[in-house]
Amino acid sequence: MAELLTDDQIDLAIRDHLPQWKVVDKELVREVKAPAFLDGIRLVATVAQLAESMNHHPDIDIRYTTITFRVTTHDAGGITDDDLVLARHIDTAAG
Ligand SMILES: C[C@H](O)[C@H](O)[C@H]1CNC2=NC(N)=NC(=O)C2=N1
Repeated sequence: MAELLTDDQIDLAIRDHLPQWKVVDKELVREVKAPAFLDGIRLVATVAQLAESMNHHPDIDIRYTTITFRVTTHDAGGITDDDLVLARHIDTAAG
């Protein structure tokens, strides 16, 4: 299982690679505004495939065209490298 990252490690990762993300209660959080509802659903489907291939899954909140991704390692009880990798994949999928 991936090791928990320190707050400094997480802050540096966000600063350098994940500027659209924030940390809330031991989770990486990012909102994506889709152009239309079905664009958001397609994004969710793409991320779902990525998550399944990684066996690392985000929590996803869908509210019309606002998709909120929350990423944390439940097995570790906090943020690990797996979450940083998944967040980067979500950024790529979101464009
Ligand atoms: C059994 C299965 O491998 C585990 O439950 C995986 C599934 N996907 C996961 N996703 C996330 N975000 N955290 C986990 O700890 C996790 N564990």
